Amino acid sequence: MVDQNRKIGFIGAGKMGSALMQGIIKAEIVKPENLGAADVYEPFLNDLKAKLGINISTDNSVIASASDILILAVKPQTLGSVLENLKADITSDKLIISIAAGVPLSTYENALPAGTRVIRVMPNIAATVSEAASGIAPGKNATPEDVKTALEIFSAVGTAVQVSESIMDAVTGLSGSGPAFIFPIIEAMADGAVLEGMDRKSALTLSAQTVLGAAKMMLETGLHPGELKDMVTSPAGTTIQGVHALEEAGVRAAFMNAVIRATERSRELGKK
Ligand SMILES: NC(=O)C1=CN([C@@H]2O[C@H](COP(=O)(O)OP(=O)(O)OC[C@H]3O[C@@H](n4cnc5c(N)ncnc54)[C@H](O)[C@@H]3O)[C@@H](O)[C@H]2O)C=CC1
Ligand SMILES: O=C(O)[C@@H]1CCC=N1
Repeated sequence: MVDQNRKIGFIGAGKMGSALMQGIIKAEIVKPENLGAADVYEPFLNDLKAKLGINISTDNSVIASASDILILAVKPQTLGSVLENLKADITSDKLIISIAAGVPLSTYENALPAGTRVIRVMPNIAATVSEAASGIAPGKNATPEDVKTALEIFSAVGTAVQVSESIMDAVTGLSGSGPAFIFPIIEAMADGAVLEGMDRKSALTLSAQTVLGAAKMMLETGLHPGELKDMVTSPAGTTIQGVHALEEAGVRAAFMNAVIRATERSRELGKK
């Protein structure tokens, strides 16, 4: 485990920063007094302090200088100015982890003092409920111990895998953005049942549990999704009618394209 006395700081306490902080506290990776957050928007910080009991500041330098592990959770478009202002607070004894979509490791390594240890991570919003899927790519100065630390932090809030940096945009398109591809599907399946007369609350509960159960079954059995689909589709039964409707609508191509388009956008963000 990460030494509980190490201090973790966040720059950016928005949707993803706060999701990770909740997951980190829930998993007891560090005690609340060893977790800090900086943001330009004070109400977010006050909410987090009230909810999690962490340290807060509207001054990035205060959190950066107090942290052993600094997690950058600001938008890629804001990152340039944040790095410029943080330069003076970054020393080689700190590990910098960035979750910004698209931004390559070289951007941090060039902007921060020579030798800065950087790891690029792409988590997802399910960190809030300790079910994130994260890809981790270490920079040139990160040590094996740093990789272990990052894997420990992000495994504690879900599942984390080490990947090469060249695949990080695809991680962003698949698991980083992926929850937003699945939520509308859960809603749409529930809509189908509502159209057939089911109450909305039951429809959403059954729909979400169906997605959770299908994912869990695949992860726990290790079976191929095609084989699992075959277990549900009785000959001349109900399911194959639904599968046919999805194939007619080109759902597989639509999902492939969603991942490809999100991946392309991640690449584009990295060039800015
Ligand atoms: N939302 C998501 O599901 C995921 C987001 N990410 C990445 O996480 C990062 C943050 O995204 P979100 O949390 O969605 O955005 P957000 O807009 O909710 O959060 C960004 C936060 O940064 C703060 N901020 C802006 N300028 C600042 C500055 N100069 N210093 C300190 N804080 C500043 C904002 O007030 C805001 O609270 C992005 O780089 C994104 O690519 C990665 C994985 C998933
Ligand atoms: O939409 C975005 O750019 C961020 C990165 C992955 C998920 N949300």
